[in-house]
Amino acid sequence: MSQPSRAVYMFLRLNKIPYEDCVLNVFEGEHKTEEYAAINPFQLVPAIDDNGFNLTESVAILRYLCREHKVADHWYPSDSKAQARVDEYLEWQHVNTRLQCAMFFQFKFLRPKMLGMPVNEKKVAEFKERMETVLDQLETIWLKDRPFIAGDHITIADLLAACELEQPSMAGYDVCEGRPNLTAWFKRVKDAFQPHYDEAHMMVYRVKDKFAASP
Ligand SMILES: N[C@@H](CCC(=O)N[C@@H](CS)C(=O)NCC(=O)O)C(=O)O
Repeated sequence: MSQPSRAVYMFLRLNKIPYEDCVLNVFEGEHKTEEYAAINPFQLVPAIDDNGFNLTESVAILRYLCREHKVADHWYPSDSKAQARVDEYLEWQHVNTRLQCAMFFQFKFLRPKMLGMPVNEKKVAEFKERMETVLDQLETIWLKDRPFIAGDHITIADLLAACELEQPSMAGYDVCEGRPNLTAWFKRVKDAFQPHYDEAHMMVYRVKDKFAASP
């Protein structure tokens, strides 16, 4: 269910980086234990423990994995300007793709459906508008004239973006509708990560179908 965790998971799988799973049920509070706080003091997922080197934050983790392992250069290019393009999105996404999609999902789905809180229609409308601004910026700026967010090749920016953009689908919102550049890009990214993409998103697809059947 965690979008940054899915990004790290798929990156490890696709690049055949050896790892050992440690699945936490956030809804059961399994990330609130002292044992986990020793790995991630913020008590959020994901986090990695690489032979005693603990690291949090999906962006930092993905960059670290690119440096530490022999992955193809396109994921996080060594060329300064190409790398800066990736970083440009990674900085931008925190308060845009990440924040706005996650908040829409929270108010439209997570709070009422999973936490039993009353629907706050004002907040849902507010975050929907903010999210749509971000989606339009992805469509008309980031993906205006390039197949991937940072240029001609797929990078960790695309991976993180795709995972965040899956979240609103669980709340019945199709981010691709009316956005042809985003639609074509989404397909390219999913195809690049198969079969791991569908496997990592199994729960997302299940929730999406359930919500569509009974919104
Ligand atoms: N900026 C962090 C975000 C981490 C984060 O917010 N994780 C969420 C799941 S997507 C979490 O652990 N939530 C549990 C909680 O808030 O208690 C990253 O990219 O790794």
